[in-house]
Amino acid sequence: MDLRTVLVVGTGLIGTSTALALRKRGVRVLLADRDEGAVRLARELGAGEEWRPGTPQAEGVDLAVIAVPPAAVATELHELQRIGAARFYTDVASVKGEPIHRARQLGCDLASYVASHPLAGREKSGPGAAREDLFLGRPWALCPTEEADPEAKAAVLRLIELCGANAVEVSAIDHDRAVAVVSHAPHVAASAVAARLADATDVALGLAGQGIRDVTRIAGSDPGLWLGILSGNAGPVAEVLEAVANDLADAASALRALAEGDGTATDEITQLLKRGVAGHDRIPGKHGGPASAYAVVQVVIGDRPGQLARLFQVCDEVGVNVEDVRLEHAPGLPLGIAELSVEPGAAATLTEALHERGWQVP
Ligand SMILES: NC(=O)C1=CN([C@@H]2O[C@H](COP(=O)(O)OP(=O)(O)OC[C@H]3O[C@@H](n4cnc5c(N)ncnc54)[C@H](O)[C@@H]3O)[C@@H](O)[C@H]2O)C=CC1
Ligand SMILES: O=C(O)C(=O)Cc1ccc(O)cc1
Repeated sequence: MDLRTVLVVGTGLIGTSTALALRKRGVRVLLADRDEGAVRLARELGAGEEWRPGTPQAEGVDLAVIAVPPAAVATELHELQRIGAARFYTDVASVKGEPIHRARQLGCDLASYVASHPLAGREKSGPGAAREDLFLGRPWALCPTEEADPEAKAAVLRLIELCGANAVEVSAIDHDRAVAVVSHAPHVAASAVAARLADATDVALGLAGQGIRDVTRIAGSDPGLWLGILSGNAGPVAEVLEAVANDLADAASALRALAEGDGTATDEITQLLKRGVAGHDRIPGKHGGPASAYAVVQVVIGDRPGQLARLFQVCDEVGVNVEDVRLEHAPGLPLGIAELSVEPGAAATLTEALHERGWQVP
């Protein structure tokens, strides 16, 4: 199914990122948001042209992508279908059961609508945070109901393909249980850890390293949006959090016992840490392949212009493809560590080439 014209309703982070990805693939994109400033900025970023409903410009829309907060999806879908804004419809909300249920209650046409959800995002909101490559290699769930027209599903699959993401078909109920484990409960856990920092001392904050940044990054997200996401998936998220809370309570009791001289309590803590390693190792790699598929080569880099470019030049010279790159800054020092993920067979070649050229590879 070809997508020639797509309407994006809600030009925030996800709507504008989708629009930018589609524009790059030559799709005509129309933009709408109840906030005029958000549409203007998206348009200035090259995401498309402002939608003018009821004019010839707004005719022939193949797909409308509804990228508004979860609680607004069904009413938006209902209104768009009422005016016949597009041939097919999807949304990108982080929860799926509740919007589909409300759409059914409102009497929306479920044949032309296939709900979806890209599993990619950022802790920032609004069009200014949008990235055209946000969805590259990421999973994008689609949850067709039994009423869904196969052509509507084909349109959403094409959208996912054009955005460079990997389609994963799943029922809405399974989707919501899954994202409770991999996205929603972790978000609350990150907020709980980050909340400890609100009254931490300056000494403690001065000692903050990469670990606390990794664990709390998503806690910087918009609380209003997240209240909507968590409310829309409250039961499954509560279930996961209860299990996490049990583990944390057990770890705290064991540590308390240890502090009071009971050496046997170390077993319980070791068990939790080992279960954590096992869980972490199951997270798939960048393209959804097996976890830890790449070897990581660490390189010390000076905080000077051009260092990364020189490093990539070496990779190019020895024909090693960099699958991922991560930078760690040494607090207070003019250097950092670049972690290059490469095919395991290429790690030794790259390490040797870097050594030969004087790079520090710890
Ligand atoms: N933030 C993230 O990382 C991800 C978010 N999502 C989902 O994408 C959707 C949008 O989230 P973001 O882009 O992050 O939020 P955002 O806050 O950046 O953008 C939302 C936009 O929707 C507009 N809006 C709100 N109600 C509206 C309505 N009734 N009609 C038209 N426009 C309306 C707002 O003015 C705003 O511009 C949400 O459903 C969210 O669950 C999905 C994947 C990742
Ligand atoms: O910031 C990140 O890394 C995220 O994973 C963000 C995110 C937030 C909400 C979603 O529904 C999906 C992804």
